[in-house]
Amino acid sequence: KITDNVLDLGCVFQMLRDWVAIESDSSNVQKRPELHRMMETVAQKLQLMGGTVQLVDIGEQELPDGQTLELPKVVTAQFGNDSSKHTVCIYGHVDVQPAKLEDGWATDPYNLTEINGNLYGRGASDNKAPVLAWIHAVEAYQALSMDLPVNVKFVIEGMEETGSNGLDAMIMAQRDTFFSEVDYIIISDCGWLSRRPALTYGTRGNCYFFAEVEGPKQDLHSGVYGGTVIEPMTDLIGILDTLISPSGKILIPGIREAVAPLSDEEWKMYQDIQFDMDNYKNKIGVNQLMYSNKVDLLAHMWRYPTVSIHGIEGAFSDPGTKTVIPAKVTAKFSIRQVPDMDPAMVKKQVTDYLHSVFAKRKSPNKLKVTMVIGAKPWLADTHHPLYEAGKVAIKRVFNMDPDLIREGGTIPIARTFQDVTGKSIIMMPIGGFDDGLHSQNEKMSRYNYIEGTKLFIAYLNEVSQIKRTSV
Ligand SMILES: CC(C)C[C@H](N)C(=O)NCC(=O)O
Repeated sequence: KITDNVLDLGCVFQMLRDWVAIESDSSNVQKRPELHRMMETVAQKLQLMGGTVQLVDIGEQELPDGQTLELPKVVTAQFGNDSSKHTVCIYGHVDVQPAKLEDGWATDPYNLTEINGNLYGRGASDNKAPVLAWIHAVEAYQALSMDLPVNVKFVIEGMEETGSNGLDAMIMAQRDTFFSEVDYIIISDCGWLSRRPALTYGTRGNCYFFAEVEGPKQDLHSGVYGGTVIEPMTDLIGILDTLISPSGKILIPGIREAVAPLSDEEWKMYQDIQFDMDNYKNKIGVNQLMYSNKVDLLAHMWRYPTVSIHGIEGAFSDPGTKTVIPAKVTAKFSIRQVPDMDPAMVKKQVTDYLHSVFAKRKSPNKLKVTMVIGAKPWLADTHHPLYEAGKVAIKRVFNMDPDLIREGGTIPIARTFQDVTGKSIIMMPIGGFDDGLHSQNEKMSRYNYIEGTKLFIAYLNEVSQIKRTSV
């Protein structure tokens, strides 16, 4: 039985507070110094614990305006080097999505605040607390003067939220060195489906697009010029409206045809999962969903593609009534993709389609379509001993069987880990179903943070029991 006593709870919460206080937003180039500070903080912590730590330089990022910017270094660490033991590699990230109080947060997003057992702050669940929980799991063995049952490696990055730039190349470069003795890769960058713990065996990929429409050389007064110019925003809204129908059908030719059909076994698995649709509706504050039965809803959450429109750069969005015709507007939208879709093919399908739709408008404006992220989906074999070990550890800590679930979001590097290293991966989430990732009031509950840490302690032990032949 793992009790709270094996964890220094004061330190556990203070560390999360310190990490959340660092505004490590990877999508905002102005925040890059904070991101560098975050990576150094992680490295220092692992070094203080006695790990063999490296801050790996992964080069520069090219920005849309052609300038370059140093990428945050990747932290690698190793605890234990006993060839008679398995070696696990824990992957996580410590960059976050943007957050501002004025977006509608009830508390300062970078000041971890506890309310009713929940710890609110940007990155609390995605992915700072889970990374810390793994660190605390190693610390617990150290505090008890117990040898780690497996060798533990860490790969912690700072660009996950924007597509893990530079990490693919680093994994390829270190395939025969850092990764050569790794047996299994563990990722805890996702959440449960309900209050029941879960093991995740699939993620969707993500193709992220910019569609820019450029017209007049500068913004214009809509009273003085309106009615005489063909407005870029009207063109853009027109073409965006052709991506997906109101009932959720993707209208881009070729996309739906590429999706692997849902098997009877999958249908049965989804049918057996306990999932309360009313609770889901309440959680997100809607009274109607796209699908009214559970299997359709889960399937469209996890294993069918979808299009989301995120925003329009250059559009007037402040409070007030500015009467402007924007000269250049750039839509940001993404397509979550699934097996057997291929990002390179999606890029061509979307680009060709938008240009053909735009051509029909006979507009003199210029359209430019670029795909800025092309992350592949990932799928695991739930019969692998890693999953069996996961079920045992969950039973031990939570005294219940886990849900076996997929994830609608994307962990860009999962597929690269699998393809390049050839190692098996498990996703073992500890985030709650209602943590509000990427949204206002993101949180991690005390319960999930602490019991999740206990789960990781137990899981390391279970993995050590896996027979040598299973890779
Ligand atoms: C729930 C996701 C898998 C969490 C992950 N950290 C993430 O946000 N990835 C980027 C994405 O847009 O899905």
